[in-house]
Amino acid sequence: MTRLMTPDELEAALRKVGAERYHNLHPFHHLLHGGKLNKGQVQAWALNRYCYQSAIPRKDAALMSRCDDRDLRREWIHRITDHDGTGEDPGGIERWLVLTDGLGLDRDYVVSKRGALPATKFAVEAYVHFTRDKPLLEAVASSLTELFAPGIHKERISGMLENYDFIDEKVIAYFRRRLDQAPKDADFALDYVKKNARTPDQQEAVIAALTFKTEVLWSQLDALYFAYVDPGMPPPGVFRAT
Ligand SMILES: O=C(O)c1cc(C(=O)O)c2c(n1)C(=O)C(=O)c1cc(C(=O)O)[nH]c1-2
Repeated sequence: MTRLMTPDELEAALRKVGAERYHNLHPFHHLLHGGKLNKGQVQAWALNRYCYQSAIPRKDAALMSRCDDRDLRREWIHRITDHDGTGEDPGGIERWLVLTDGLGLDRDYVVSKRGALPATKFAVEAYVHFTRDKPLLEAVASSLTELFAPGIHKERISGMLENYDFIDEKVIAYFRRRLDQAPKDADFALDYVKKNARTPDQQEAVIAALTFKTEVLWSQLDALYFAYVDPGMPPPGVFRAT
């Protein structure tokens, strides 16, 4: 039987998952941030990533629907409005559409997801189902990839601004905003997991949940790489650069 870790040992084990498996390590991201993709390939990335963005409020609503703890719901609910917007704030999904507009993609086409890769849709829905079906603690733990997101967002902002003439501040506003939002969310979720994973089985399960989530992210980039970089085999009916 595995032994119970201290909360700090658990944090270290979770951070190790990120260090070894987070999608900042994926070759597609190296190409994206290094200015090695053409505009059509960046468009393909952005319209596929729209599927992920637009599913986040659904996965957070699925998580909250199973949450009996009012304090946790009070803390979690802003994740939905961060993406959907509220009042004057248009929200993250709108900011993502400013990015796809800036890349010259038709909004209705992006929102319809008609051009997205099948693997993107499967991976994204697997994340929604995971938060709907797994124990709440594991659903919370699956959000912990956000611990590692600020690093990749900084790399993306500077890499894309520097390397692509079709990217400017307006277009990458989504990522600047996430630099403020993600660390607060990730710190809260990490604290929650450290406090609530109190048995070896629960600790193993939260590590597995984070590993699962890294796979959700990684498989989306594998699919993009296969379809649009090498060997360049887009499945029938998906987006093709004109
Ligand atoms: O650009 C990225 O690499 C990246 C990664 C992740 C992530 O690690 O799941 C998120 C985001 N961005 C993001 O913008 C975002 O809003 C977000 C929400 C979540 C989540 O699991 O609740 N992850 C992420």
